[in-house]
Amino acid sequence: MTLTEIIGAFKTKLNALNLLNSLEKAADFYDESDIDSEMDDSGETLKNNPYSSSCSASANNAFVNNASVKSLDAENVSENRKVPLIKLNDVWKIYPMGESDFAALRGINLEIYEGEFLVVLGPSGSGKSTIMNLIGCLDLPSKGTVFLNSCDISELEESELARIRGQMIGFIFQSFNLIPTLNTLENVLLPLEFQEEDPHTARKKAAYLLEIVGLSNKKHNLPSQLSGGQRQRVAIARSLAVNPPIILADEPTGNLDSKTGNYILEFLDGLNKKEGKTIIIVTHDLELVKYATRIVYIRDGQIEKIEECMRDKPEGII
Ligand SMILES: Nc1ncnc2c1ncn2[C@@H]1O[C@H](COP(=O)(O)OP(=O)(O)OP(=O)(O)O)[C@@H](O)[C@H]1O
Repeated sequence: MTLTEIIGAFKTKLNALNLLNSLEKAADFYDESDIDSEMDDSGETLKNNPYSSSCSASANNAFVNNASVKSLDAENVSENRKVPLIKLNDVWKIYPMGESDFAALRGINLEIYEGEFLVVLGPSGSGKSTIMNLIGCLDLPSKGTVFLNSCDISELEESELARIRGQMIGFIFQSFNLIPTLNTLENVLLPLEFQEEDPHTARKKAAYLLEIVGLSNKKHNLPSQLSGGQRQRVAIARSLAVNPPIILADEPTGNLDSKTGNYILEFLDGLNKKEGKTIIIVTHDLELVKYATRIVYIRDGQIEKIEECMRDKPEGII
């Protein structure tokens, strides 16, 4: 992803009312031995949630009311179950290869709905990165149509597509894609600055997200001064800063040890179950299917089969 694309993705509008109050609970997923933040057992330091519409100077009033957020989500989810967030309609991706062309995707039909935890599973070369770029509206199909929130993305100007994509999708990559010259806090601040968020509030929000991912004491470190797991946690905090309904992750645990990888997956699972976020993971790793509500098996550029899973539905989905 280029810097321009990252910046485009960050130009988005924040809906503070919808944001992440249950993320405090995600901190519970964290193995105590890994905690880098100054968070105490009671989670006291997480109580100043700057995303909360009811946030005030008083820590006692700082949380969004859990019940009201859940009912809001439930309403949206049941409405949006009728219309896919993302739809791929007979999508082909054909790369020119000298005299002959190579079809990396061949007639993909896929609808992705709000609240799903979708795992796209396939072996090397099956077309996973190609489909991820199309699902994330980072690339256009050679044939067929990709709809984002019912908009045919090929009909949008690049700037308009970047704006809508930025509102809708948070990206997490195997290689983290942090900006190397910015420190941890600045990387998370970036999307908030592009929204022209008040600098004081933006810093509070970035600090809050870093606290949630357990990196309060690494605010001033450059990405090169972080471990792989810590970089991925910064990338997650950054992807959440704009509160997108969809998180799209490409092999998010590929460069991590299994313990850190499990933490990242539990965190994404929490976002899905507690926040109703739509999670899409593209991977070759069979281990990840245990989190899925639906598995899309891809091979040689085609969908081999789609499996519904008997996992608990996200809270709020009826
Ligand atoms: N720019 C390109 N030009 C030509 N062929 C390409 C191009 N990009 C990808 N391909 C081919 O398309 C097919 C699918 O590639 P893709 O990167 O989507 O696979 P993948 O499933 O993500 O693989 P991996 O897990 O190894 O990353 C492969 O055969 C690849 O060689």
